[in-house]
Amino acid sequence: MITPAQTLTMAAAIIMSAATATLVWLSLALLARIAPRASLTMAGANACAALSLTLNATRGVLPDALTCWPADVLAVASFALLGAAVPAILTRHLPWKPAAIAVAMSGLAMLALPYGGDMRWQTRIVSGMAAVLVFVAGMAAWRHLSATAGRRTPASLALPLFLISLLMALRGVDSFIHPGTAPDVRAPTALNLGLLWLALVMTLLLNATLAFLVLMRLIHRIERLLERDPLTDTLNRRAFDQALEQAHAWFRRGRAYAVVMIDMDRFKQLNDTLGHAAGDAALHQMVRELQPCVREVDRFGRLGGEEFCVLLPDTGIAGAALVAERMRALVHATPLRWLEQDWPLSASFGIAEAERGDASANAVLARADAALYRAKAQGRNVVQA
Ligand SMILES: Nc1nc2c(ncn2[C@@H]2O[C@H](COP(=O)(O)OP(=O)(O)OP(=O)(O)O)[C@@H](O)[C@H]2O)c(=O)[nH]1
Repeated sequence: MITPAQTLTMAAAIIMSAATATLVWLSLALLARIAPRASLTMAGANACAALSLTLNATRGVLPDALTCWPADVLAVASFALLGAAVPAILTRHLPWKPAAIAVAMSGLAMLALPYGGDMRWQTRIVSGMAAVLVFVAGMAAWRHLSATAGRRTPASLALPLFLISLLMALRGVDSFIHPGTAPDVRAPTALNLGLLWLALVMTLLLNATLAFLVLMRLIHRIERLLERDPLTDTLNRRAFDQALEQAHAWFRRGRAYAVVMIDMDRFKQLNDTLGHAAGDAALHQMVRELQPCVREVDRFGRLGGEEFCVLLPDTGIAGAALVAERMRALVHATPLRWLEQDWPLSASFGIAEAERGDASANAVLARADAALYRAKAQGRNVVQA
């Protein structure tokens, strides 16, 4: 026998969970400044959920005008904010317009419905909207996670969102199958208690999923910071050496690779004449120009100063020569525009491929370095093998 105290206790547990989640997301946004917009949106989603359920539980105690319609609108707002928070975490774009439209549309639709007695149409609108909003968020997460193919962030992380979308859709369908069940969170029925348990699990699952996505985003950012050169956003020396070692391990299993070593010409002169900031701008410009020459599988790294290296997997010396020549022509074609004056740029290139007998990638790098030295000796702005 289910008692009213049981359902009220369950409702209180959900309200407390959502309220606690609100505080946690607020702290993340305002104190820790972690994914602030997405965290604020999640705080809003939880606050709306907590408020909606509180109003629902006070039906009859407070006037209907203060409980029924606002409670339903807040429920939709909670799912709309959740749906907006997912892309905000993954892509930093907060799609607030669709969320606002969804809330406004359901609010208006429910305003046209009578409140009192049978309120199953309101349930259908809230559940249907929630199912659609969470499904769209799930699809956004699935697509983004599949495209970025993160090792630690598999696309399956979007599954809880699909599950919750399905549950919300089923809740709407259920109102057609069981036409006698009026939606009252305090109703002491087994079905209602079951729904409340489901709502509690849903609250915890959704917050855990979103928190995990935020965590993954942070880890991804830290990993990027650890492996990138801050000025040019190419791989730093350590990360590039790791990539080289891996390429050499593959070479032992039969996969070729080549390297292109790049060194800007007369860079000291540029620095001394136009200043360090101009030197930085030249490095930046060169990398930006050369990026389109490399494939997604290639690795572009900064070895130090004005010296860079590109690792070309599955490429021999002829392929490396083609890439290097294209790069040389590109750098030479565009001067640095600095304080209304043009400064001619060029770079020298040394290329080498992995050969049998190379004990490590360092041997390949040493040959490319020797070739680069010859390119400089030849007068610069040339490719040497
Ligand atoms: N602006 C800027 N300069 C840097 C950076 N790293 C190293 N340098 C400078 O790059 C210059 C490299 O000078 P050199 O090694 O003599 O080479 P170069 O002048 O290009 O001469 P060649 O290579 O023989 O053509 C030095 O003056 C360094 O201080 C950087 O991140 N930014």
